[in-house]
Amino acid sequence: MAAKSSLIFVTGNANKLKEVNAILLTGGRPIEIESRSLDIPEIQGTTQEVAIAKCRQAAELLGGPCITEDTALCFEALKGLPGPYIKYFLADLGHEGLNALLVGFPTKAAWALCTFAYSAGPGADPILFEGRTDGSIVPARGPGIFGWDAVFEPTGTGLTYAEMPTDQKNKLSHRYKALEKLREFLHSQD
Ligand SMILES: O=c1nc[nH]c2c1ncn2[C@H]1C[C@H](O)[C@@H](COP(=O)(O)OP(=O)(O)OP(=O)(O)O)O1
Ligand SMILES: [Mg+2]
Repeated sequence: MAAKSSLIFVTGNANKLKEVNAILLTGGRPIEIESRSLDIPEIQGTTQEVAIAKCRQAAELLGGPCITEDTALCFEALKGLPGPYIKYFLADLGHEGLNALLVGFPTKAAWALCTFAYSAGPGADPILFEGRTDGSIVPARGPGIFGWDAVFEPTGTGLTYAEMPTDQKNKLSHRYKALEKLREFLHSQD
């Protein structure tokens, strides 16, 4: 029997962790992870640069292999911004403010981008796994439990992430798509 990997997911976000567990524990070959909440400063840069720097630091702090995840919400009218800075935009502007940013622009199109990074340990170059779900920014609908879920409506669903049952979001989300790639990679390492 293959040794059970105790891969550590470094995140301070309990909602992310819940979704990651739900997604990785389903499917033919479930993957178990442990979590660790570490306060890792996030640099400025592209989503890829932010993701790589964060994972590198996490691996140094842990002294071993780990995964980290960065989520960006990108507005087409704003050429991809707020992108990796969505956390600060959401905290200061709220759902209404995110909608207000797009007043006067012809398109409310947006995409959610999830970037998992895997590091084999301190000093190793992190490997990235990206997932993207397209949609649009709408006035908030549904419970305001997780971040910007209430203002993001994936294309063709008629529902915001917040209005969807968990398992519907977890089958089409940016996070799901990135995790499918990470899952494949981890199994190839077995
Ligand atoms: O599926 C999602 N649905 C709605 N909102 C979401 C989602 N996923 C992340 N979010 C929010 C959390 C944070 O406001 C920002 C990403 O920032 P991000 O740095 O990646 O997350 P974080 O700092 O909360 O946790 P971590 O410790 O893993 O960096 O978007
Ligand atoms: Mg963060």
